[in-house]
Amino acid sequence: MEFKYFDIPGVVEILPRVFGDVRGAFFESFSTQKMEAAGVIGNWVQDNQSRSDRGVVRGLHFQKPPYTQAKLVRVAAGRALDVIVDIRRDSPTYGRHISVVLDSERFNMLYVPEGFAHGFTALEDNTLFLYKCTNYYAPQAEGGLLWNDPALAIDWGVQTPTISAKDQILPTLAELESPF
Ligand SMILES: Cc1cn([C@H]2C[C@H](O)[C@@H](COP(=O)(O)OP(=O)(O)O[C@H]3O[C@H](C)C(=O)[C@H](O)[C@H]3O)O2)c(=O)[nH]c1=O
Repeated sequence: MEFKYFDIPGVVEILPRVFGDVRGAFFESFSTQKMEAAGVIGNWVQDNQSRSDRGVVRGLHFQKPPYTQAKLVRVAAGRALDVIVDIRRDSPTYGRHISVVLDSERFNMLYVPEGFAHGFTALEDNTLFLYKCTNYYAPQAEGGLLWNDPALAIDWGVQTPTISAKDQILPTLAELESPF
């Protein structure tokens, strides 16, 4: 298992060791011991899975305190462009984003700390997106950021995505009153 770090502290990409053979492939998708050794620490209480076809954008979402979630995200099938935005008000990288392609060949994962908005583009049909969360779903605490806010300068890899009505009216970074 390899770990890559970014110029935004706390964000970690995990590259598991994938064992391929004539039958297919095997990898350990989660190990508390190995993850905590790399700084991927959380009380994981809920697993989610979504399926999206190519061109779907979901996000940018977060949950407000006291229901803040850190996430550990990966794809089990397909490929996704995962995007996270630092919305911690006192962070020197406030408003900066990191984007990482998650695929079902390397089975790479991304650890999204608390204080980030999260979203992704499905780059292939039948992209199965799996993620662990450190807090339960709390719809009353849902928050979001407009995916195509020019101030974020995010290249989602798609111009006219399939996106929920709810996500199309999320606030811009300038309008956001970040709770972090
Ligand atoms: C997130 C969630 C949703 N739901 C229900 C609520 C809706 O009836 C339905 C679809 O929810 P939503 O449209 O919010 O799903 P996504 O747009 O994929 O939301 C997720 O997308 C981005 C990428 C994220 O990082 C978040 O984890 C999450 O917000 O599932 C639940 O029952 N439990 C949950 O934890």
